[in-house]
Parts: sequence; structure tokens; C-alpha cells
Amino acid sequence: MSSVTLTNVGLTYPDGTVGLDGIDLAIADGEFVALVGPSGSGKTTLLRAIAGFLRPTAGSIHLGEALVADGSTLVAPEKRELGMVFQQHAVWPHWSVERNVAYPLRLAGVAKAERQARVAEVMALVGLEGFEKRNPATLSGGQRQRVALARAIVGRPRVLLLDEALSALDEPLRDSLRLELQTLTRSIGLTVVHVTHDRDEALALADRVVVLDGGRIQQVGTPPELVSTPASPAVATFLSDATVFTGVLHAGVFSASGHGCRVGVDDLELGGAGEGDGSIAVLPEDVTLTPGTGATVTSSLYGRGSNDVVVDWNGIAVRCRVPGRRPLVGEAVDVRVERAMFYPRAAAAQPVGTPA
Ligand SMILES: Nc1ncnc2c1ncn2[C@@H]1O[C@H](COP(=O)(O)OP(=O)(O)OP(=O)(O)O)[C@@H](O)[C@H]1O
Repeated sequence: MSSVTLTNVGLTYPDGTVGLDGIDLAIADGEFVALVGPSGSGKTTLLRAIAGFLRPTAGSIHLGEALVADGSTLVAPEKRELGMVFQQHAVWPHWSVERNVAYPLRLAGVAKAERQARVAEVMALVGLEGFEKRNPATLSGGQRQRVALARAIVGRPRVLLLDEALSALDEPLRDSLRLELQTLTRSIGLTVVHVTHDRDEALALADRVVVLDGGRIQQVGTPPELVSTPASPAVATFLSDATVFTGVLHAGVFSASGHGCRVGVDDLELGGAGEGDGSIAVLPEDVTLTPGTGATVTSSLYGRGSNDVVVDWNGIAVRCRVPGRRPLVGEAVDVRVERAMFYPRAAAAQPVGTPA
């Protein structure tokens, strides 16, 4: 059993800063979960609490059936059977690749023959066969990160914790390692908790994504769920660059306050909400631009599938995904909202902030 269960976990630092607050999260055996959120939202604190470097000040953490942290228990990190990979590959430069990878097995007292077999097995898994005798200093950044990954999984950890593990790498290497990481973790059924500031990486890799802010979980869901039905305007803005309008839904039409934006109820996802004050979140792909005079293009970036365009619509910057011809900066357009999500005022919580 390699699940991770956090029950009402809180963590307040000695100076009174709230790192985590009321975290309830059940990660299933073999699941790949990504933690995202703005800077200071609690991602690292949560990962470090699972790892055992930080003691929760409330609640409990279980790894499988085993209680590893609560008010009276704190199992040391090295006793938790976890693998960890950080942004800066902590690979010892004076040891060969093989010795680096074998280290956790030596520490655990695994006999030489088995050690050699297991090292050979993980070297093949991470695509580093033939590199056993190399000095890590002679490897590329991506190869060194694979050594770190091999070392993290050689001890067959219950859970693999990744802290911005791919963030220091340049594209396209990062992209290819992302694919390898997914294939590898799936093939051996590893439970993974992956902290990243890269929203696209989280959505691409994870079975479920956890959006944190202010030490609290804002939403947990599969990538399609989070993108198509964000729980709040703040999540929609943070994850998908949605534009938010505040206003009122009345007689089947949402009217933005002090703005010409109007959206009929047929184009609104109401999520069961009734009429009244609230906000709408408009995803970039749900905006259509046509020739007109209502708004002005303020930036226009080329994208492979669609262009990433921002228009100034009566003082509100609206992010749009525009397929086909790329509009020119300064071009006059009309804006049509094809679909939006309506959130009654109570749900329109604090902004989640800009991506970290
Ligand atoms: N040792 C500490 N003492 C006091 N407060 C801390 C400490 N470490 C972190 N914090 C605070 O706890 C909160 C959560 O921090 P954390 O590092 O978990 O955020 P994060 O989401 O990982 O941010 P980033 O994306 O910038 O790495 C922040 O308000 C941070 O300032």
C-alpha cells in the first residue's frame, strides 16, 4: 500500500506564519498528483510535511496504513521509505554514476549482488545504460537529473516526491524528460507527488492536480475537470488565464458592472447557481474576435495551434485564443463571449494570484 492520506493537516511555523490549513487529501496507490499554486501557497510545505522534514501542528499523515505524523508521532524522513528529487540534482560529483545510484541500497545494507542487479535495472529504466562508470560532472543536466531519479527509485520507495524536479532544465530536454517521467512512473506503478510552478506541466503529467492558495486546497480534480469547470474565478484565472467580470445575473442575462459585457444564460455554466450578484470567468478559448470597433488588440503572440491574444475591451484586458490568422496589435475588433462560468458572490473568493 503506497497511498498518502492527509487528514485535516495544519502547519503553523514558529513565527506564526500559516503554511498549511485544514488539508484533507487522499492520494491513491499508483496515482500521480501535482501540487500547484502561486508563490507562498504552501506547495513546498506540504511536500516537506509528507517527507517528514516538517511536523504538522494539526491533523495526521498516513503512508499506506502507517501513521507517520500526528500530535504525538513523527516518523523520521529516512524511515518513511520515500524517494525524493529536487530541482538542483544533488548528485555527488566525486562518485561514479553507479555509486551515486547504489547509495540508498548501501545505506539499507542490501547485499552486493542484489545491489548490482537493482542498479542495472533502474539504469535501464531511466535510459542510462552504459553510463555506470561515468563521473557525474561529465554528464548533461538532463542526464544528471536522471541519475537523481534513478537514485530516488532504486530503493523501491512507497512514494516518489518531486520538488520542481524538471524546472532547472531547458526545453526541449524538459519536455522529453516529462514524457519519460510519465512513462517510467506508470510502468512501475509509482505513487508520485510532484510540486511544480508550471501549470502546463502539472496538467500534462498528473492524474489529479491540487490547487493550493494560502495553505488551503482550492480545488482538486483531473486536468480536464479543472480546466473546464474551475471551482472559483480565482482557480480559472490561475490555471487557465480566464478573464473575470463582476456583475449581476438577472432575467436570464449576466451584465457586467460598468461594462458592456453581456452573456445570456444559454452560454453560462451555472453549476446550480440562481440569479443574483456574482462573477463570470471566461476562458481564453471561449472568446471569439470578429472585425468591429468594440475592443483593441494590445498583444498578439504566435502559437502553434492558436495565437495568444489580449484585447482591451473597455478597460478590461481579455485573454483570447485565436486560431488561424494572427490579429495585429492595434487592430479593432468586437468581442463575443461564447461560454462563461457563473459564480454567485459567495463563491467569488479571494484571488488566487498570479502563477508562481
Ligand atoms: N521556515 C519558515 N518560517 C516561516 N514561514 C515560512 C517558512 N517556510 C515557508 N514559510 C511560509 O509558509 C508559506 C508557504 O510557503 P511554501 O514555501 O510552502 O510555499 P510554495 O507554494 O512552495 O512557494 P514557492 O512557489 O514560492 O516555492 C509562505 O507564506 C511562506 O512564507
